[in-house]
Amino acid sequence: MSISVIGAGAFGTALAISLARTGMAVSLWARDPNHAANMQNTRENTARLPGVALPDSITVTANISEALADTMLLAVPMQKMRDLLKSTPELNSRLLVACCKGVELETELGPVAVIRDCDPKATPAILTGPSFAADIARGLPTALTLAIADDSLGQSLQQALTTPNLRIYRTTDTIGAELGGALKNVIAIACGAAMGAGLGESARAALMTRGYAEVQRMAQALGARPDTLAGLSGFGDLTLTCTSDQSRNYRFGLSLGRDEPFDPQITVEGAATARAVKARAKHMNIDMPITAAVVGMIDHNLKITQAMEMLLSRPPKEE
Ligand SMILES: NC(=O)C1=CN([C@@H]2O[C@H](COP(=O)(O)OP(=O)(O)OC[C@H]3O[C@@H](n4cnc5c(N)ncnc54)[C@H](O)[C@@H]3O)[C@@H](O)[C@H]2O)C=CC1
Ligand SMILES: O=C(CO)COP(=O)(O)O
Repeated sequence: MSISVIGAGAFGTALAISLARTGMAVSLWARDPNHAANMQNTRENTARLPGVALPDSITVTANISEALADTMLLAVPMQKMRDLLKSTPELNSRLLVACCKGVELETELGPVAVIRDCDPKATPAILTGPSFAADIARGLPTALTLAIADDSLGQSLQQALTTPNLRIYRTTDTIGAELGGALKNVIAIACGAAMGAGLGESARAALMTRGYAEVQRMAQALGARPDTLAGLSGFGDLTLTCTSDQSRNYRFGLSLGRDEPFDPQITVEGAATARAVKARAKHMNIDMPITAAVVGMIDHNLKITQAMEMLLSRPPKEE
């Protein structure tokens, strides 16, 4: 099986490094020719993963025809995925593995559904779960979920992606995997805001737990399996992202809670996803008060203290 990586940001670079460690020759495609040339020459992604050397078996290129493989890992932000697929017809009809976490704003679809929508002949999959790019790149122990409908193809891909430090679990539940990974980012923003405003660890635990209840309500209504949501791609990634300031979503939340500016160039998937999920929840009549509060903070200048007051004053419920 030949595998290439599309998108030379933090995660794409980390995945290419991980694959190279299996002994595979890997192409890493960057759309910006200067970025590609710089990485190819310096053997480093100085912008996103400074200090981590690219193994010799990685070729970085901006020429898509040099990066084509049976299997393509798509490591671009969720809101750019459709643009990538539409502008790169060379990717058509392949095994396309989404390596992003989010829900598309315009369509309210997750990454697997967007691949299906753009390219009905592609075989879509998703690689997701708790992992920081820097940890994978440094070879620290990590476990991810690979979701793909065809389980025998899943077994081959699982083997190809596994390294001594990267353990891959497999599922056929693409809906659960893509929604768990997308929705946890929204909850991480809420947790960061609570911590940034000094509301305390107990408030964060409440937001994580009730946030997980929201994830389950939405994802199960869309056909996700509960065991997937309880696994790496759901509960696992929620835990990591809501508790680590390595997470950009959490840090974005911290800045909201502290009333500080945040660099708009940094990829924060949970912001657009919160808007998309709030809209979808409304269409489906699903109660998602924490997601609504995050949209309030991002779009309507709601303060986390006000959001918390609203959450606390809701009518009493059974758990
Ligand atoms: N950084 C991390 O620790 C992890 C990130 N992810 C996910 O990976 C996805 C990408 O995130 P990062 O790599 O961290 O972001 P990043 O901001 O470091 O890199 C994104 C890359 O996508 C490229 N890109 C943007 N639009 C494009 C287009 N239309 N065509 C081709 N390339 C395009 C950009 O040039 C950039 O190199 C996100 O969905 C994120 O949630 C998942 C796990 C870990
Ligand atoms: O998805 C991630 C961890 O699993 C990375 O989180 P951020 O996108 O918030 O940095």
